[in-house]
Amino acid sequence: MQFLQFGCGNMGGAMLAGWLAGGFDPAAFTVIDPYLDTAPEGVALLKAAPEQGGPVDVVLLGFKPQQLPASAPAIVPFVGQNTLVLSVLAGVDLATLKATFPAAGAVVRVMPNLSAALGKSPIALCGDATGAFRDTTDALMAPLGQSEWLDDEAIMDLMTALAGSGPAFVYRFIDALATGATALGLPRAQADRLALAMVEGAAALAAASPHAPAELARRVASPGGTTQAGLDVLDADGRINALAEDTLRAARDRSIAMMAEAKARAAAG
Ligand SMILES: NC(=O)C1=CN([C@@H]2O[C@H](COP(=O)(O)OP(=O)(O)OC[C@H]3O[C@@H](n4cnc5c(N)ncnc54)[C@H](OP(=O)(O)O)[C@@H]3O)[C@@H](O)[C@H]2O)C=CC1
Ligand SMILES: O=C(O)[C@@H]1CCC=N1
Repeated sequence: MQFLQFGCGNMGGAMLAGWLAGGFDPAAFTVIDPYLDTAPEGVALLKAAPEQGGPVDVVLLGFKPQQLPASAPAIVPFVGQNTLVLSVLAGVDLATLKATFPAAGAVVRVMPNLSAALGKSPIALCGDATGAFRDTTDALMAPLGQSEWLDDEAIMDLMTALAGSGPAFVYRFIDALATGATALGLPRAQADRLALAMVEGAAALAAASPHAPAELARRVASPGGTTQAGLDVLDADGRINALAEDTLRAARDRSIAMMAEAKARAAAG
């Protein structure tokens, strides 16, 4: 497999780490990234796309959505009828990607998160990959986490909010717990350590448990005890649910707006 990865920052770097940890041959990968000074051992690194060369097996678009129009001309020569184009660009729809790479054998939008580095990412997939292209996509996603194909591309905006942006919302909550504990008297470093350890254990337990998180919360809470006192604050006026829904709505709606922006950029040439 000949794999060209354009952009190896936060997200692209996490995916590459996941592939290498999953046993993919580093020699299959060529990373193109103007910012990067080093690549993992065995992975070829270039500052810009090669000036010579023809279609490869897989192209990963791993740069920022706004960078697509400027980046595309150098990528087009590497895309042919046997090329699978994978895009992690938030808010860039299949129509825009297909118009940008009309020769592509298949185009798949991929929405992972940084946990891909550990093989723990939820991954939303949508696109026109069938047969060998679909098999290749599934094989590439397997070491990165748990992938799900979407029938309806419109769901991708919500998946971007939940799967892609989601870790930031959880990190903010961990930070808020530590900040709260600090305000109530714990030294900051200790509050950070304990909040993180608590969330790591709680998530691992929930993942291993047959019970849903709502039931697990109920099991932690003794009637009239400390947990219930805290849950009553989170639940007052439904605020924790409203906060989560509003947060996801804002992220989803930004993805929708970014899609319009990407279309406008593409139309402007
Ligand atoms: N960060 C995340 O958690 C997630 C990100 N995404 C998506 O992943 C994409 C990348 O995000 P992220 O990794 O955070 O961004 P980063 O800025 O960390 O990484 C992008 C990298 O691509 C490089 N680059 C820019 N243009 C090109 C080009 N033409 N060819 C090769 N490399 C190029 C950039 O270099 P330079 O800085 O010099 O421009 C940069 O190093 C975005 O489209 C985002 O929507 C999706 C899910 C989660
Ligand atoms: O914030 C963003 O736009 C990207 C997409 C999902 C996570 N990061």
